[in-house]
Amino acid sequence: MTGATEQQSSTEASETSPHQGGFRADFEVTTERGGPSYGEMVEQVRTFMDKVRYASPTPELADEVIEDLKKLNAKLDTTLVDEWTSPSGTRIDLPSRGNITLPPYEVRNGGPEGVDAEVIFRRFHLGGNGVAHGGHVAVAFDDLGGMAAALRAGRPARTAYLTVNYRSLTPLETPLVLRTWVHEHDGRKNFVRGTLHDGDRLCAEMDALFIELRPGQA
Ligand SMILES: CCCCCCCCCCCCCCCC(=O)SCCNC(=O)CCNC(=O)[C@H](O)C(C)(C)COP(=O)(O)OP(=O)(O)OC[C@H]1O[C@@H](n2cnc3c(N)ncnc32)[C@H](O)[C@@H]1OP(=O)(O)O
Repeated sequence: MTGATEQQSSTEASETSPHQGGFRADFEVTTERGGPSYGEMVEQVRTFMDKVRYASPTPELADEVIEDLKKLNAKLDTTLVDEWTSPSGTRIDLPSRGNITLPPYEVRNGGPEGVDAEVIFRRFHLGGNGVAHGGHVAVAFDDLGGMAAALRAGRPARTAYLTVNYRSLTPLETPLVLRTWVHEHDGRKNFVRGTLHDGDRLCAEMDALFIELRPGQA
């Protein structure tokens, strides 16, 4: 059936995993889940993805890496938990809250007025010609735009639309400044704008709508 049906059935709350609808009921923030080395583990995975993006292994080396990865996957298989209790996405002491799928960013300032973050697109975010893939730029805007909406509204919001205007090339491995703020709000609708700068140079701009979720809404 549809993804929405699966989503609802996979996000039921329990006493140990309380939440409403498709997002957590609260902005659950932690610094301990996964232990003190979790951030370094995520960083090593990112470094591995950087290497994979540029590596041209011999068949023998590829086979060796596959065997090593199978062992690592089997180790993690013993520790899998649901999304509500995973460290990923909740570790506010780590870049991008420890979420491996996001470009690593650090929030320098965040509140109802908006979010100011430093983001670095890694080598594995390569689009072509040595610069970032536009989709990864949109991912960064989505997460930090959603954060601006959530911090203003005091509850989670989902993206209804998100437009990115790519104004100039976005470099890799360079600290960039990404800002998001609620430009206007109307009921549950948060119209969020964003900018991405490399120094004074504007790389991209975002125009998005984030809708606050009603209690229990998936
Ligand atoms: C410092 C550390 C702090 C830590 C702190 C943690 C913070 C941690 C932050 C994480 C941040 C993650 C942020 C990721 C956010 C995603 O990526 S979410 C995933 C991508 N988005 C989706 O999958 C959404 C799919 N769509 C939906 O689920 C539903 O369409 C929506 C968006 C929830 C809206 O449905 P709904 O609630 O039923 O709303 P609905 O009644 O249809 O519309 C409400 C209003 O919005 C308007 N509207 C709805 N859709 C649209 C549209 N596309 N265009 C224009 N208008 C629209 C309607 O016309 C209506 O307007 P009014 O009549 O009120 O004037």
